[in-house]
Amino acid sequence: MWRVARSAASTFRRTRRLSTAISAPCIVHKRGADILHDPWFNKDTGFPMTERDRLGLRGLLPPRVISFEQQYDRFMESFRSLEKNTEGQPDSVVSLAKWRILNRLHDRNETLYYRVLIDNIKDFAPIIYTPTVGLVCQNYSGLFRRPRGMYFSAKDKGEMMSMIFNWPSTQVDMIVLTDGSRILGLGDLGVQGIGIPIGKLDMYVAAAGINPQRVLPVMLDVGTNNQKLLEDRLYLGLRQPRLEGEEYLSIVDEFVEAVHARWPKAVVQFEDFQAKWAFETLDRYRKKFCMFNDDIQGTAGVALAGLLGTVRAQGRPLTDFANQKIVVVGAGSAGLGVLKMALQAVSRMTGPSADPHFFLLDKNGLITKDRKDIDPAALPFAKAHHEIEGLGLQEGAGIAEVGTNNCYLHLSAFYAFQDNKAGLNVCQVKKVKPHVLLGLSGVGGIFHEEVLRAMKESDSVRPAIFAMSNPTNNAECCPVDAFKLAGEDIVFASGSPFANVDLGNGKIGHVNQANNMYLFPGIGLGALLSGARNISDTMLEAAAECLASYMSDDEINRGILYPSIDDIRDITAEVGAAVLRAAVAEDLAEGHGDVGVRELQHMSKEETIEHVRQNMWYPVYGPLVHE
Ligand SMILES: NC(=O)c1ccc[n+]([C@@H]2O[C@H](COP(=O)([O-])OP(=O)(O)OC[C@H]3O[C@@H](n4cnc5c(N)ncnc54)[C@H](O)[C@@H]3O)[C@@H](O)[C@H]2O)c1
Ligand SMILES: O=C(O)C[C@H](O)C(=O)O
Ligand SMILES: [Mg+2]
Repeated sequence: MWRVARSAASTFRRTRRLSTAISAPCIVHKRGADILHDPWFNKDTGFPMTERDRLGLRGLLPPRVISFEQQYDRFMESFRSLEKNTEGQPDSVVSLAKWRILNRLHDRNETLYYRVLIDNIKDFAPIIYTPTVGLVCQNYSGLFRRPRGMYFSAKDKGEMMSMIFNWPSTQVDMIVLTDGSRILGLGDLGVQGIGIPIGKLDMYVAAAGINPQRVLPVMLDVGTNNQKLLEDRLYLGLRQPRLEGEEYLSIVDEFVEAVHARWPKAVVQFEDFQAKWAFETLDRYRKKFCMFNDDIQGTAGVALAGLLGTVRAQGRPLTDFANQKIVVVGAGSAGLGVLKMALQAVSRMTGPSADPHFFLLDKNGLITKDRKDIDPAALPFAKAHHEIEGLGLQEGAGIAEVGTNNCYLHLSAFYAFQDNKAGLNVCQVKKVKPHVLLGLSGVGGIFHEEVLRAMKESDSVRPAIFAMSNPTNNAECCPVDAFKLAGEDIVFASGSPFANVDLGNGKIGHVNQANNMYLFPGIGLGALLSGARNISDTMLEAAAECLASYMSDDEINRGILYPSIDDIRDITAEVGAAVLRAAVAEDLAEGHGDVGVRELQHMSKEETIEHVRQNMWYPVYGPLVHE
């Protein structure tokens, strides 16, 4: 059952100082310049003289040995001067310049890269992850300098089993896989979508402490339907329309088989697949091996944790979640995933005959039982006549009634709002008076002035607005407009990071980042350390419950639904432990490394959290030993 209790205070947070962390020796199979050119082992000027002698490096580096701390400071100085030098330039130019300097470090020296990332996660996550990663994907073919991860294309059919052995690392624990067909809210970006698995795995290293030598970003290039890319002479992917049907599935099947032939216990995260393949592949593989779809399942847990927070923010017991009126705009992989998990939560609270007050809209408006060719996954949330006639609502309500976007004039460059075809019926918000308005539509600015004003009439004392679409320009609204138009008492969350809003009178409107980054690293880590055969709904519920109960009442009252990203390692350790314990309880765990399932079974909750923390990799220069 859902509980509200602050977990044990973090002792982990920022306690490991540069000088105190010790690392085990690392076996290296190369010598000399080959080591300097390998970012896994390279320490740049940080190699001590004894190591330079041992590894054939003497003379290949300037004579002075620079400490890790000095290298760290030097990088941060360059980063800060880049920030200063790019002041006043367009956001996209500044963001890409920051991404480039970090990417160069990533390509050269991973230990230093991950240290600066972990220690500055709040500043750097928006560069290596959402939203800048979206811009990087859009420009990937032009930005490309060195490959990262593996590329399996439709032309590799029949070859994947041998290709997988081209990957240089002997052990892989975490794989993030995309086919590039729905990159954030940016659509089909083909092979350029590889930026997403790279960014997600950077978060795995930073948040979950997965060893970077054991992660593998993967692009399945089955073509693209993006005409602009097909015509771009620099485009690096296959120049062909996307494979469909059985042809498509046979490529995914072959990849999955190849991966498991080499690394049978690797956890595979499916990311940014268009909805039809997201659902189909989840259904096809989830009982067969340890995988999950982050957009469907990770997002659901993060949203549910936030929604439960909004119930607490209203001063109501959690069981009141069953009475919340929630309007979800966007019926794709994310929106449907959220509603499915929310329905499961209501059912646990009120029993199997649960009758939640959910309203679901897609690009054709409100989804009702009258919808022709209704997506079977949307059916459980489609409204019946009798449920909406009293409200004066009907099938498809909203399509032609999108309001003006005049309120965005001052932000017109900010939004890619499409105002004339489909959208949210203001009347619906007025008639339903929802407690929560949650956007996962990918349509920037769709929560326009009238919609936000209508939220003032919400039946909730703390109306909640979740503009969860990414990247920034695709957010359904921005927090400044939300607090201004819907009122100061709202609770606000966005998928991409925004600054808090100064409401005047010394008050701050808190901006939460409702992003699946709060869960996927813990889900993957918990699954890995338990050695789970697969990832069950119960394990995912445990993850969501852990995140929901992490926040104190005081934070919730201040509208703070999620931890600070500075605490991401701490929350990930707790989520990982919750997932691990759920796997053990459900008899899905097989153990990991030399820790067997019996040992896991005997661990208390606190011991499990400590076990998870102890298994997190932390970037320090360990001695390299040549073999
Ligand atoms: N914050 C997070 O953690 C998180 C997680 C997953 C997805 N997302 C974001 O959510 C968005 C959607 O992702 P998805 O995987 O569900 O995409 P999707 O393509 O599967 O679904 C998009 C849905 O939005 C609907 N839609 C489009 N235009 C609309 C309009 N004008 N009015 C109402 N509905 C409209 C579509 O009909 C579809 O049902 C993306 O921007 C993605 O980046 C955010
Ligand atoms: O990548 C993100 O920031 C969240 C989510 O997975 C998305 O697809 O938008
Ligand atoms: Mg995603």
